[in-house]
Amino acid sequence: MLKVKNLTYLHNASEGVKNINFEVQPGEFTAIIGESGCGKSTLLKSIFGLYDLKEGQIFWRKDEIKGPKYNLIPGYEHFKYLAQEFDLMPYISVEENIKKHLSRQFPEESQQKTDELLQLLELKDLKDKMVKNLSGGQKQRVAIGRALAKKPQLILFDEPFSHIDQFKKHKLRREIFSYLKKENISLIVATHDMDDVLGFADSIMILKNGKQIDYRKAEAVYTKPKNMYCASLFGEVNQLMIPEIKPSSEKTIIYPEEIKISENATEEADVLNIYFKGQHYMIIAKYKGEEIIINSVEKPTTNQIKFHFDLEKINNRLNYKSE
Ligand SMILES: Nc1ncnc2c1ncn2[C@@H]1O[C@H](COP(=O)(O)OP(=O)(O)OP(=O)(O)O)[C@@H](O)[C@H]1O
Repeated sequence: MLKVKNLTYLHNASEGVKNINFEVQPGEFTAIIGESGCGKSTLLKSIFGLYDLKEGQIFWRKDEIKGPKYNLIPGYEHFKYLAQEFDLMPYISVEENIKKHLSRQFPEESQQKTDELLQLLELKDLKDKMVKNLSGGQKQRVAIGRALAKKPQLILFDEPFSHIDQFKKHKLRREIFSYLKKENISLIVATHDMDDVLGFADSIMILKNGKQIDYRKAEAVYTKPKNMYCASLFGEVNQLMIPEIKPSSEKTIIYPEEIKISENATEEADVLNIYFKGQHYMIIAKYKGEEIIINSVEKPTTNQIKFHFDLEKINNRLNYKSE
C-alpha cells in the first residue's frame, strides 16, 4: 500500500505541490486531475523518488521512498513511471524495447510476456520496426509496454494516452486498465482526459496551485463537487440560483443534463448557440441575464426555449452519500 503523508516539494519559492495526503491500496486506481500547471507531474515524480521532498514522507508498504540525495539511481524499484516524454531506445526494435526490461535468464517467459504485451497494445505488426521510425502514438504504446514488462507493484502514468488517436484509444484504455486490475497493479494517473477517469478511477484527487482541493471516491467527487473549479474539470457546468434547491442566495452547481427542455415548462431562455455533440445537442442560452448550458437530445426548433430544472435528479445528487 502507498501512503503519502504531508508531501511538499517546491521547484522554487511557490511552484510545486504542498501538503498532499493520500493512500493507494493494491490494485486501486487513483486519478490526479487539475488545470495545467497545478502540480500533477510534480506529484508523480515526487512519489517515484525523483525529488528530495521539502517536507513529508512516502511509504510503499514498509519502505520509505527517498529522493536522489539518498539513491544512486533515482526511482523506486517496485514502481514504474511513464513520463509525458517517454524515453525509449530509438535504434532498437519495438519488441527489443519491451524485452530489454525482462530477465535474460528466463528467455521463454520473457518472450511470452513480450508477446502478451505486444498483443495487448496492438503492436504485433510493428514489433520489428525501429522505434525512431514510429509515430508519437505508437511510441506511447511502446512506452506503456516497457513500463508493464517487469510487473511493477505501482505504476505512475502521466497523460498515458495523450498521443493515441481516438480510434484506438477507447478500446486500448479499457484493455490496459483491466489488465492492471487483473494483475492487481496499483495505478496513479495524471490526466486532463475525463475518459481516463470516469468509469475507471476508484478515487480522484483534485489539485489547484499545488494544493489538494479534493480527494474522495470518484463517484462522490463528480456527484458532489466541492466548487465550480472541481465541477468544471468534468466538462461544461452551470452555477445558478435555484430557490427550490437552496432558498438562500447561494448558487447551486447544475450539470447541463439536469436541465430539461419541455413545451409545458415555465422557465424561458433565449437560444444563443447550438452545438451538435453526437449523442446530444449542447445549447447555450440566455436565462435571467446569465448564460446557461443545456444538453438535450432534441434539437430546439425555435429561438426561445422553455425548460425546467430536473429537481428530483439534482436533489438526489445533492443528497448522495458515499459509502
Ligand atoms: N523543473 C522545474 N523547475 C521549475 N519549475 C517547474 C519545474 N517543473 C515544473 N515547474 C512548475 O511547477 C508547476 C507545476 O508543474 P507540473 O508540471 O507539475 O504541472 P502539471 O499539472 O503536470 O501540468 P500539465 O498538466 O501542463 O502537464 C508549474 O507552474 C511549472 O511551471
